[in-house]
Parts: sequence; C-alpha cells; structure tokens
Amino acid sequence: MTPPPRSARHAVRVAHLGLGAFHRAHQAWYTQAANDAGGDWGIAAFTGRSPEAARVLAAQDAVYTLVERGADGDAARAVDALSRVHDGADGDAWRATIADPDVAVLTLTITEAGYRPGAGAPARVLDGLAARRTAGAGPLAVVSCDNLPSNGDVIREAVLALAAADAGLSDWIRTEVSFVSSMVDRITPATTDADREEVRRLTGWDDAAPVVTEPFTEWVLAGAFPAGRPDWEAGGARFVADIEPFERRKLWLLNAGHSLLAYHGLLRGRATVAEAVGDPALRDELELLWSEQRTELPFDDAVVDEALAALRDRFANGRIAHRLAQIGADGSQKLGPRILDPLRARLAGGRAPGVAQAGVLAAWARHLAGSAPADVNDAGAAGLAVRLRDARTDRDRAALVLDALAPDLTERTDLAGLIADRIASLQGAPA
Ligand SMILES: NC(=O)c1ccc[n+]([C@@H]2O[C@H](COP(=O)([O-])OP(=O)(O)OC[C@H]3O[C@@H](n4cnc5c(N)ncnc54)[C@H](O)[C@@H]3O)[C@@H](O)[C@H]2O)c1
Ligand SMILES: O=P(O)(O)OC[C@@H](O)[C@@H](O)[C@H](O)[C@H](O)CO
Repeated sequence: MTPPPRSARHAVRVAHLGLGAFHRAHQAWYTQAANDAGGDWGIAAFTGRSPEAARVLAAQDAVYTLVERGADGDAARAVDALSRVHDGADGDAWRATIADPDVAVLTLTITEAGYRPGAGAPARVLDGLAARRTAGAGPLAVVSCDNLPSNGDVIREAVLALAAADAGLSDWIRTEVSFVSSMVDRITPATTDADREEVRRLTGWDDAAPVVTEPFTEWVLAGAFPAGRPDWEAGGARFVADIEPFERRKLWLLNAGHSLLAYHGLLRGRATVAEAVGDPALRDELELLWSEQRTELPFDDAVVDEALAALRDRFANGRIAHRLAQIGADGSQKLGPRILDPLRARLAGGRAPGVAQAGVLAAWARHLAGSAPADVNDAGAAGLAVRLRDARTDRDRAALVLDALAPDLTERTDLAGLIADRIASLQGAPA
C-alpha cells in the first residue's frame, strides 16, 4: 500500500524549485503545519536537475511519509502539502505556475552551487518572473532556503544581473518581487533503501519517497510577502527584521562543525557525522572550532551555550546516518560562509587566526589532493585539486587554498603558515 490517500488537495499557492529531501522535511512540513491549523496552501514542486523525484512522487499522488528520527525512536506521518509535482525541465508548467495569480510565494532549495554564476537556477527564476509579469499576475515573494548568508539578496542579485538587458523587466522585478532571506535548519540526510524498509515496517506503507529527518527544526525569515503566505508560525517559524545574526549562528556553529567533521572525518575513515563525533580527536577539534567561532557571534553566552548543547546531542544522534561525503560536497561554495567569514571577523577584531579554522582548510586541501577524483564532488574545485596535487610544499598548498577561497587574505603569512602546519600534521593522521 502506498501512503494513505491525501486528506485534501489544497489550491496551489506556493511554488518550489528543488524537490529534494530537505524541501520535503522543512518547507513542506511547515506548510503542512499551516494547513493543519486551518490554512489552504498547496505546493507545486519542481525538480532541480533530475526528474526522478517528481516521477516517484507523482506515482503516489505526491503524498509521502515524513519520519522524525529521534535518539530514542521514530515517529511517522503522511504529508500531503504537495498538491502537484513536476519535472523541472517542463518549462511550460513552470511558467504557467509562476504566472498563476493565486501563487504568492516561490521557495528555493537549489544548493549553494545553484547560485554560482552560470548555474541554471537563477535563469529559471527569471523565466518564471518574466511570465508572471506578462500575465499581469502581480507581486510575488521569492524565499531562498539554502545555506548561504543573505540568501535572498544573493538570488535577487543573480536574477537582476541576468535581467539587466531588459529595463522593463528589471524595474518590474525591483518593484513587484520581494526576495526573502531565510535561515533554515533541520538535519535531513539523503533517503536510503534502509529508510524505505523502515517506513514499511513502521507504517505498512510502501513509500518510494519517504524522508527521514531529526525532530529539531528551525526557520527564521526576513522580508515581505506582498501576496500573502502560509501561517508557517504554526510550525514554529519566526519572522524577524534582521536575519544576519541567525544566519551566522547557524552557519558558524552547525554548518562549520559539519564541514570540519566531513573533511577531517573522511581523512580518518569515518563515514557519518555520528561516527565522527564519536572519535575523541575529532570531538576535541570540533570544540576548538566552536570556541574560535563563537566569540564573533552577536549573542549572549547563554544563547550560544544552549545552541551548542543542542548541537552536541543532534550530531551524536547515531540513528541519523548523515553521510560525511554528502556534507563534504561543494566545499568551494560552502567554506566561505562557514569558515572564512568568521575567520575574517576574528582577524578584524585583532585576534589570531584560529587553529581549528586553519585545520578545516587544511583538511579540505588534503581531501581534494588526496582523494580519487571520483570521491570529490565539487565542480568549483576541479582545477584547484589538480594544482594541490602538483604543488611541491605545504606552504604552496596553503597559498593555493587561500587564493581560491579568500584572495583578500593571501598576504596573511600567519594564516598561511598555520594552514601549512596543519596540512603537514594531517599527513600523519591515522586512517
Ligand atoms: N539536507 C539538509 O539537512 C539541509 C538543511 C538545511 C538546508 N539545506 C539546503 O537545501 C539544499 C538541498 O538539500 P537536500 O538535502 O534537499 O539535497 P537533495 O540532494 O535531496 O536535493 C537537492 C535539490 O536541489 C536541486 N539542485 C541541485 N543543483 C541545482 C541547480 N544548479 N539548480 C536547480 N536545482 C538544483 C536538485 O535537483 C534537488 O532537487 C542544500 O544544499 C542546502 O542548501 C539542506
Ligand atoms: O546541505 P548542505 O550541503 O548545504 O550542507 C550539509 C550540511 O551541513 C547541512 O545540510 C546541514 O545538515 C543542515 O544545514 C542542517 O540544517
């Protein structure tokens, strides 16, 4: 039996691009909470690259099982907030959806790499917005839900850059489209066959597209919704004037910690976050990084202490198999916001570069240079990996890393020296 028949098919008023696991565990879950509280907001979700998720979900009427996996057990429920799913390559359906005057919000999970110059997603957003303008369908809110600081501004700039040749369209976007930034948090690994089997055991449902996530969830948003929005507060979302402190707290503690565990952990033969934090050497390295990055956060100690206490538990949840290889993908796009930004803040405050901060950069360099090309998933670092392999000294490797991630810091000889030392010390790390 597939998941149970939907309880309702809400009118489509939200569009989404990037139908991955995280959208289903996060934004769709908040929309479900809004609908459970009396709302009427259906989502039309489009895949970003492969059509597979749309194909599989369409076969079960877009209803799927969400499993909240705590340290002590699982809780499963059916989610029917997705009213329609589409292959993202279906440009007609995309334009028709964004041009629908009932659609008030477009959410995005297109990965950090999806915002790089030349990535297709901003052009698709622009294509949809142009159709909406032509249809006279009125204003829209575009909400970025990827792990990037000021993510709403990033997508806005990318879309406006592409629209620059069309003054009328650019003006319309500036006046009618609100780009909302959001901090999103819910650890959601890619779904595995074992997850599908567990859902069958728990519920009796033969669900080809369940999603397994942690109980913890957070969504903080800043920006206007000129055409309305779901009551996402029903799921605990918060709307704030200034998103930056919340983004920093999350990127500099959780995501930075994940990147540290990914690169150091892979070098030490660990496969998941929980395995990595079970390794005392990695736990010490993680605590050192947190001590280096927390000093730059605009929160009271008590707030940071509470966030870190929660993170220690969340990372140690061995029932969530969050693969380090997944987290380690696209380091060239992720390490800037996670490590370089807080490192710059330290230096601006007159402090020395952090030893663990340098260690993450060193472990990334070793990961790029020492892994088989097939084990490195980072299109933005392909050339760097070759140069790192060819480099003669660790000092040269440190310079290459800084040149790639932080050209503004290449003159910091103390930082380059620290990274080189850490690269050298990692060469002897046990596997
Ligand atoms: N999984 C998590 O724990 C988590 C938590 C917070 C934030 N996020 C954010 O959500 C993103 C997606 O995570 P996920 O777990 O759903 O991954 P996923 O691999 O399940 O899905 C990624 C989605 O992004 C799409 N995509 C990738 N590159 C794209 C591009 N260039 N243009 C358009 N779409 C593109 C894919 O087609 C897919 O639909 C992350 O990269 C991150 O920024 C994830
Ligand atoms: O999803 P990514 O690829 O941006 O980064 C991997 C993890 O650090 C990330 O997914 C976290 O699990 C997530 O940000 C938790 O909310």
